[in-house]
Amino acid sequence: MSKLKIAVQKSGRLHDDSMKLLKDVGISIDNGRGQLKASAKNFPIEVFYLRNGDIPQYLRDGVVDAAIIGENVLIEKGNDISIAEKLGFSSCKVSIAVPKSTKYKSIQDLQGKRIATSYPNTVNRFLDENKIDANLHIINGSVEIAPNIGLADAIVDIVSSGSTLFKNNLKEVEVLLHSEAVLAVSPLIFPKNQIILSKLKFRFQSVLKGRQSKYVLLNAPNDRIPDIIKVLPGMKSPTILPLAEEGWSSLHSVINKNDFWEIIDELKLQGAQGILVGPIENMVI
Ligand SMILES: Nc1ncnc2c1ncn2[C@@H]1O[C@H](COP(=O)(O)OP(=O)(O)OP(=O)(O)O)[C@@H](O)[C@H]1O
Ligand SMILES: O=P(O)(O)OC[C@H]1O[C@H](OP(=O)(O)OP(=O)(O)O)[C@H](O)[C@@H]1O
Ligand SMILES: [Mg+2]
Repeated sequence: MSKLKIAVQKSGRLHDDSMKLLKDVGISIDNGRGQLKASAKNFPIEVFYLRNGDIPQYLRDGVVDAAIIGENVLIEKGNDISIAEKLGFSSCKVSIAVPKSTKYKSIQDLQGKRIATSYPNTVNRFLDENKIDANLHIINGSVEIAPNIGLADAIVDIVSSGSTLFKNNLKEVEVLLHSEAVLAVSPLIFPKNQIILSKLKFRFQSVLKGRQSKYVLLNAPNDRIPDIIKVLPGMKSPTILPLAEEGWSSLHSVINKNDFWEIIDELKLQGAQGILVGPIENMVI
């Protein structure tokens, strides 16, 4: 039987969340980091553990059919490779930073400057778009150190919390792109494996929607229901069931986890009682 070959980062920032996503969609993989590849017991998939930076080439060559990879790496090395789904973890930016002491007004200030980065294609594209001529120093790691050791006037690297910039006395001055983990697809994927990929994508979507949502249950006097419904959107509309106590009902609904506290406050104001909130494992719409 045909198996979908999917690349996952061997070790590093994407590894654990990628494996967790596969586990959360019910795929149990035989094992671990020590080996180059592993099969799933209950889904036609073979996982290849690879370096994030090498994955675009494997996709392009059709060595793997799909991959979980940082979008920033695709933009840098795999602009030709398509994204099937954004996966909602490992969010970060790729930004330009300069020493705090630098008086930076605009991109023009980078004219003729030395920029250290691990993302030369991304930087060159940005510089070309802005008609800036600068000298790139390509280094593979610890890029933030470059200005402090006199190697560069500016850097382009990943920024998430900003603490690495802070520790190195740098400030972010331009954001080149926003990134998150994505499911990328090889241009050479076979139609048979495309079907498996669609099934995987469907499972990812239902888990990701579930992660974004919460299940809410509450009790309310019947005369408060019209106002409470206005607060609770639900997937279609809230489910309403009568309670044993006359004149009371129970309402069930799904809310976006980002709106959670505002909605709870509003529900209390509208007379809701005994509010229970729970996680959702999967959401199939
Ligand atoms: N601080 C961060 N916060 C959030 N996401 C990040 C952060 N740093 C990196 N990432 C994301 O995780 C991906 C993997 O980063 P990581 O540092 O583990 O690997 P790498 O050294 O770039 O790759 P390789 O696997 O080739 O060694 C990055 O491409 C980026 O998308
Ligand atoms: O804004 P922050 O939250 O500080 O994150 C940004 C840092 O995280 C990444 O490095 P990582 O820790 O992955 O080390 P690496 O350079 O060895 O990949 C990235 O290269 C930045 O240096
Ligand atoms: Mg890193």
